[in-house]
Amino acid sequence: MDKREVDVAIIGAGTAGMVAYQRVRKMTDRVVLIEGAQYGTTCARVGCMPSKLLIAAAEVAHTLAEAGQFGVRAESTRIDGLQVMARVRQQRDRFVQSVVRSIESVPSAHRLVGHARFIDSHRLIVGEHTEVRADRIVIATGSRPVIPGPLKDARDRLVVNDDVFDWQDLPSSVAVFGPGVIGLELGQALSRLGVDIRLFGVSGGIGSIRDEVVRDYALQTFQREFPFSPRAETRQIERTEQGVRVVWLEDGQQHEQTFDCLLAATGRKPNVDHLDIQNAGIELDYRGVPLFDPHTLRCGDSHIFIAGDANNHRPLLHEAADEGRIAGDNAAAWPEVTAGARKTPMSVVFTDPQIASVGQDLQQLATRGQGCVAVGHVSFEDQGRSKVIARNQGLLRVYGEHGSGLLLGAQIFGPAAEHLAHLLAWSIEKRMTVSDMLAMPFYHPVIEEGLRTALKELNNQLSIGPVPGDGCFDCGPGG
Ligand SMILES: Cc1cc2nc3c(=O)[nH]c(=O)nc-3n(C[C@H](O)[C@H](O)[C@H](O)COP(=O)(O)OP(=O)(O)OC[C@H]3O[C@@H](n4cnc5c(N)ncnc54)[C@H](O)[C@@H]3O)c2cc1C
Ligand SMILES: NC(=O)c1ccc[n+]([C@@H]2O[C@H](COP(=O)([O-])OP(=O)(O)OC[C@H]3O[C@@H](n4cnc5c(N)ncnc54)[C@H](O)[C@@H]3O)[C@@H](O)[C@H]2O)c1
Repeated sequence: MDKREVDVAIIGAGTAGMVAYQRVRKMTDRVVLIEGAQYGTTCARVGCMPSKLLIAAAEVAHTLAEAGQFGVRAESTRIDGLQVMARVRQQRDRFVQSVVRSIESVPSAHRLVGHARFIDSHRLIVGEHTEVRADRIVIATGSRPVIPGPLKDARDRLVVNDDVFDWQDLPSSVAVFGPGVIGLELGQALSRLGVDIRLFGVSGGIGSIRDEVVRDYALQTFQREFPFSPRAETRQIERTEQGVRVVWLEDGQQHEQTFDCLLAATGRKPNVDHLDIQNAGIELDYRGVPLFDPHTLRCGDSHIFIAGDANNHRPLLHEAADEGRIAGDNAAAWPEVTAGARKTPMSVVFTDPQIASVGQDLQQLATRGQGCVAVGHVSFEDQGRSKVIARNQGLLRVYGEHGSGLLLGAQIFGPAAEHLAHLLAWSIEKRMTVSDMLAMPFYHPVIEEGLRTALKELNNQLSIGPVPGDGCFDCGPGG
């Protein structure tokens, strides 16, 4: 068994681990970055990038399918599943290669390949070939899909997101379990690419939407587009000669349908269960995830830090990078540990319409804001620019604080939500009041004018702005 002694060991060469490495490297050369599987990151291999590539193809198909309303005839559209998947894989491989190239620029003395697990709070066994003794350790091991037991009855026809992006061709039908972020993005994309899907949920929740008004609107919108059973009671899942037979109860009636395969998109869990984490001498929560401070990423008062999906705090790419930076800085500067700045929470789901959440949600505000909250809203159904481009579905709700007039959060289901979410998050970050935001320039005709309508209503609810009239002369038509 080889032996290594380092100042800092980082477990996991994903986004959080790579950023942590860069930060530690500035302070010490005695660092090792350990990877147990493949270089390339979840984001590039099986996450953000390949999912967006599939969605991009679906958007083109949808645009063509909807072209008739503009008087543009595109009836002879044919979706070539082989080519759709070939582009997804090729572009995905390019993203992976670019990540692998940056990893390969890390000196080989700083890289170690093999699954790491704790022997004690300072020692790791890597791949059964090397024992690493580290003064400080960063856990950045990511997450993996959770598959509820009954779904496993689909046997060889059970797939997760990782498998989808290796498909050679599109299947003809897929039962998508889990109307969370992954299920919605992939389910809608497959449906738009001509795959016969049904999306199954259990609790009526959808995506990351916490605002009930927005959730109900989104649910109805998606249900108009593809079969969606948000509260299905699954009775049986069976591998048959034809594929996977799903029997479920919904609205008191039993239904059944056979699909080519079953996609489990039922949540993800942190990769901390194969680490012998019980040997690390840190306190764990009831799920076995280390307790940690989200500002320092430090586990208790130990020399161990945890960043990215592994801590399950904000399992998103930009958060993994931020957390890698904070954990890396603290592991490098140990025993000096400082709180890193956490940014305004923001998430975007790349469905159509898109879903975005910014800042605090209504439940958090009810607890922390003690009722000092007002809500403004806009429907995109009559919004000028959205109507021009025939994307006039959706709802935006903004939350502000009585007294201070500060913008606190927002939930969006609508066109260009990815862009509106950034404007809103940046405004919250800069502690802008709703009045400050309304003093910003707004072009015409743009979707941001819809945001202005919601902000005006919010200002009025906060008893700051004038009551918005029916017609707004300075807005232009549909503003
Ligand atoms: C389908 C899908 C779509 C997504 N889309 C988006 C999106 O659009 N936008 C967004 O912000 N986020 C998105 N995400 C989430 C985003 O991909 C993750 O939040 C992010 O990649 C997490 O990075 P990480 O560094 O924590 O983990 P990872 O990149 O998974 O890195 C963890 C690494 O640790 C290694 N490892 C694990 N255990 C060990 C061990 N014991 N020893 C050694 N190495 C180990 C793993 O092999 C892996 O390489 C998506 C996720 C999925 C699945
Ligand atoms: N655009 C993005 O930023 C993006 C895209 C994809 C994934 N992600 C990240 O990946 C994480 C994981 O995504 P996810 O969609 O797997 O998890 P999720 O937690 O968002 O959704 C899981 C869904 O599965 C449902 N579910 C659980 N058990 C079920 C069952 N037996 N039958 C039917 N439904 C069931 C849950 O009620 C929930 O709606 C997200 O939280 C997000 O952080 C982000």
